[in-house]
Amino acid sequence: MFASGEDERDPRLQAISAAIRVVPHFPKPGIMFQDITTLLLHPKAFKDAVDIFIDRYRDMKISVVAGIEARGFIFGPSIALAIGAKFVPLRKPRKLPGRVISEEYVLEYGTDCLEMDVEAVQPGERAVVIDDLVATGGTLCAAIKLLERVGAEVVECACLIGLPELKGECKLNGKPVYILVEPRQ
Ligand SMILES: O=P(O)(O)OC[C@H]1O[C@H](OP(=O)(O)OP(=O)(O)O)[C@H](O)[C@@H]1O
Ligand SMILES: Nc1ncnc2[nH]cnc12
Repeated sequence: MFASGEDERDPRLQAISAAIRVVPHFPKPGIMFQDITTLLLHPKAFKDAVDIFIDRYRDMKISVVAGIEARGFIFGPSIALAIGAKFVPLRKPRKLPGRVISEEYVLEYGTDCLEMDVEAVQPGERAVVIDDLVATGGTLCAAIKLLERVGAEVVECACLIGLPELKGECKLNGKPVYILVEPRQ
């Protein structure tokens, strides 16, 4: 679901959207790259984005905020600290030193993989997955599977940007995806 659908008048969303740079043909021809690094240069818009997520999740009994490497690491820890949850990094292969579980997922070309420390999350914990952007949803699906394999309940996924590839479905593996803004062209 889109945050903008809940309150069209929320002026914070417009400023957040405006602060995200769109870079045509990066990293390859035809891709309109949504660059959240420019949002980070605007402390008010950056904080507003984090605050919207904090307000949404603070009373949902969430004990795990799982952030997806790399850009989920930018937003996840602040949200986790504010709501009193732990932050669990979901990393690309061979980065975590402990015992891990892995989930492969399909990209436009080839595959990639996410890993999670098996001891980071306990059965029954309530989790939110954070990333900057959802396109095909493959990355978020892998994250949901990792958390469910250790017995966590994934309450929702949250992203700043949702690409039209989602086709308005806004659900992944039956889980809702909360999205702040649509991409600018
Ligand atoms: O919905 P999907 O089609 O799975 O795509 C979304 C993912 O793509 C981007 O990460 P990327 O794989 O480029 O990795 P990076 O953040 O490490 O550059 C983005 O940050 C998401 O994690
Ligand atoms: N258009 C896009 N911009 C930024 N990150 C992405 N990941 C997948 N598609 C993307």
